[in-house]
Amino acid sequence: MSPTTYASQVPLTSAEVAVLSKNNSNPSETTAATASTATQDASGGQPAAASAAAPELASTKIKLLGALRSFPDFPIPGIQFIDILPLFQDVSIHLSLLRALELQVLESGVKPDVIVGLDARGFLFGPSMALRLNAGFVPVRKQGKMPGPCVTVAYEKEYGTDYFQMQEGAIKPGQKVLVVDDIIATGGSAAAAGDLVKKLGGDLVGYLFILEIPFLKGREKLGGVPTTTLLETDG
Ligand SMILES: O=P(O)(O)OC[C@H]1O[C@H](OP(=O)(O)OP(=O)(O)O)[C@H](O)[C@@H]1O
Ligand SMILES: Nc1ncnc2[nH]cnc12
Repeated sequence: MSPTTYASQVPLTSAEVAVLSKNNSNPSETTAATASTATQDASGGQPAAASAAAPELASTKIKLLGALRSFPDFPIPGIQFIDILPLFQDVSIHLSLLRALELQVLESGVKPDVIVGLDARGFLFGPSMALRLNAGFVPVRKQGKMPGPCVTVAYEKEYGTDYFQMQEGAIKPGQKVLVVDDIIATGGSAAAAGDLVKKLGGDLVGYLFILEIPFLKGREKLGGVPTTTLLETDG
């Protein structure tokens, strides 16, 4: 099975082609695409105000899109799997990613006390973001990975059922929590993480993702909590 990259011209899915043409063909269109992926409510409405960081974010998004790869039929037939791991292979792209995520949070005006990252790809950038934002980092893990008393929820995701856990006491009641992950597909994982945060008494102030797959309508599961995505597939 050979991967396609978003930087190459062949052979991408129609959704990928739409993203690429929206972001690479015309810088002004890129800015429009950026606005459409800023902080939105669960219905996907437009952001309240134009972002001062929009030009920096727009060029960074083109760079990030060029590094993504897509694999058909992984991990099961019918899933078009988008591989974000190349974002971390190159120092410059990795730094750009962290800066873009930091900007998204700063632009939102929210100052989280805790970043919660989801097992496993939320662990790749959650702790780095936490340091930049002077916040703590707390993991949500798949069941059975952490010692001591834990709270547990079952959830459905794009390709199966799973269980998430957080350690009791990992979040103090009233702490402002931002949940981060690489991808929102059906939204099942993110919604489950939000449920755990609330079970521990945290104040769930937002969700932040690197990439959204909009046709799966994951936002609709997030109960109106402010949700920001850096990139999106079109479709
Ligand atoms: O919106 P959803 O449909 O819930 O899908 C998104 C989740 O699926 C992937 O994780 P996965 O469960 O594959 O775990 P991994 O990071 O360990 O591969 C991804 O990293 C998100 O956490
Ligand atoms: N299509 C997809 N690609 C990568 N990670 C995912 N997690 C859920 N759906 C995914």
